[in-house]
Amino acid sequence: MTAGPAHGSNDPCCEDAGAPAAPRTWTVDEHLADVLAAAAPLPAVEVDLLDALGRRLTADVTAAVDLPPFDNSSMDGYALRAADTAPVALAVVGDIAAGAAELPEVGPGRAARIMTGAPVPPGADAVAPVEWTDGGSGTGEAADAMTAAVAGETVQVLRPVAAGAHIRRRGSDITAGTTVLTAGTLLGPAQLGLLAAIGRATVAVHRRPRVAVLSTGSELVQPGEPIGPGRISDSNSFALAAAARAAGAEAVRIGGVPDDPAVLRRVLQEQLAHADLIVTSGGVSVGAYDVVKEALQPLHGGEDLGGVDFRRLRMQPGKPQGFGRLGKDGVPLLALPGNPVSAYISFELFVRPLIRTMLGAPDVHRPVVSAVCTADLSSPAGRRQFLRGRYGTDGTVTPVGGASSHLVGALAHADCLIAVPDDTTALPAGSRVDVVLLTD
Ligand SMILES: Nc1nc2c(c(=O)[nH]1)N[C@H]1C(S)=C(S)[C@@H](COP(=O)(O)OP(=O)(O)OC[C@H]3O[C@@H](n4cnc5c(N)ncnc54)[C@H](O)[C@@H]3O)O[C@H]1N2
Ligand code: MOO
Repeated sequence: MTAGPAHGSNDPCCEDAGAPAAPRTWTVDEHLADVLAAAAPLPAVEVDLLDALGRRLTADVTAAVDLPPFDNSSMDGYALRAADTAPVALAVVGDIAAGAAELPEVGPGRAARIMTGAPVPPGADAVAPVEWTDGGSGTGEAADAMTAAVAGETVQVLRPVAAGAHIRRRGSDITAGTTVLTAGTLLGPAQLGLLAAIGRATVAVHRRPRVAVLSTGSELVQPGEPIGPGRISDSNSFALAAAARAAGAEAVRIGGVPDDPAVLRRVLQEQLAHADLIVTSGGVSVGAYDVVKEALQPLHGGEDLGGVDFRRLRMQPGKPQGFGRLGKDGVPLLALPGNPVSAYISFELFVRPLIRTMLGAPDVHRPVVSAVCTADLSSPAGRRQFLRGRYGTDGTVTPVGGASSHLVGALAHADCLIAVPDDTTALPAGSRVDVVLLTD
């Protein structure tokens, strides 16, 4: 993708088409604040450890056991009394594998073969690695590995061994009763390993939000179906459901709800039974068949689902937006514009932070970095523009494609958004810009 000379706003679809009076508009930040005011972390659910990957603890976790749970050897070798070494020949009184429950007593002048992780037997206070011994070969030469056990063998210990050497003490890692992970901790592989190590089979994390993603529009066909005249493939429901899952939610995709308010209201009623969040795309502008707007305004029959506020935001793309709470439980609904880039950017800016709030994440927003833009930019006055870009490791950012909100090809090659401030209309190449990084 090439950047082109001047990236920016001259997309007719995004211009105000001569609105008679100036209706109220909202900034990105005002809208985001209203959306987030509707969000709280979801309650705890106890899940199997692997299902907790990438989720956050709802409560502190306390270890019920010591780790290690018993004194054990860190080497394959011989458990012995440090006072007996060395060089010395010791009588081998037994063989202790990891997992052994019955342990031989190691008296003076004696040793027991011991494997890494096996319990240190009574009487022993140190372990000589096999390489420090002749391994019971009788040659008096240092062994390089353990050989098969020989009953009644003698082992030659070739060098002194300090008391405590090669013994991992009970509780030296974790002591029973201590808090090992605190509420809010993000569970990655190491944390899940720790939970397993202390014997936890399940753990309490925030329930994943169940997000219903609906695309509206009688022009939509599902991918794989023939695309007839005037029809287009439904891409939003896939991009938005995927984005919801990537954010940590469970997403149900309902593709291609027709421009019929009664049908949409029925679908919404069904989804309200189990959704924590509903996201629609399309049907929020000022056209004759803007079905989301129609269905969610109380005048259009059926039971009133609840209040949705349709707004114009001072941003591009993503100007028309709806937000409200539906049903008796006040399930949040975000009605995103239909243009695919508008829908996706709206998801990133408003829906993703809401999902992450429900997941108990402290960092609900994408990281924003400062970068030097490699191209001239233009932007509409009074609207924050989000151009698609590629962020370079050298601290630069390069626009990808133009500003129009139908450019899904360019979107798929972008890894960031270039945020042009509300009141900036032109920026020469070399200017510093804020860049929202989209990569997980
Ligand atoms: N007279 C005006 N017209 C428009 C204005 C305006 O202010 N005055 N705003 C424009 C802006 S900005 C946007 S954004 C769109 C938003 O319109 P809707 O949310 O009602 O979306 P639709 O009309 O349903 O669709 C717009 C566009 O996107 C395509 N689309 C819709 N859904 C999907 C989907 N699931 N997958 C792929 N593509 C989809 C649809 O076919 C249209 O091309 O309104 C402008 N108009
Ligand atoms: O600018 Mo529209 O807002 O294409 O999303």
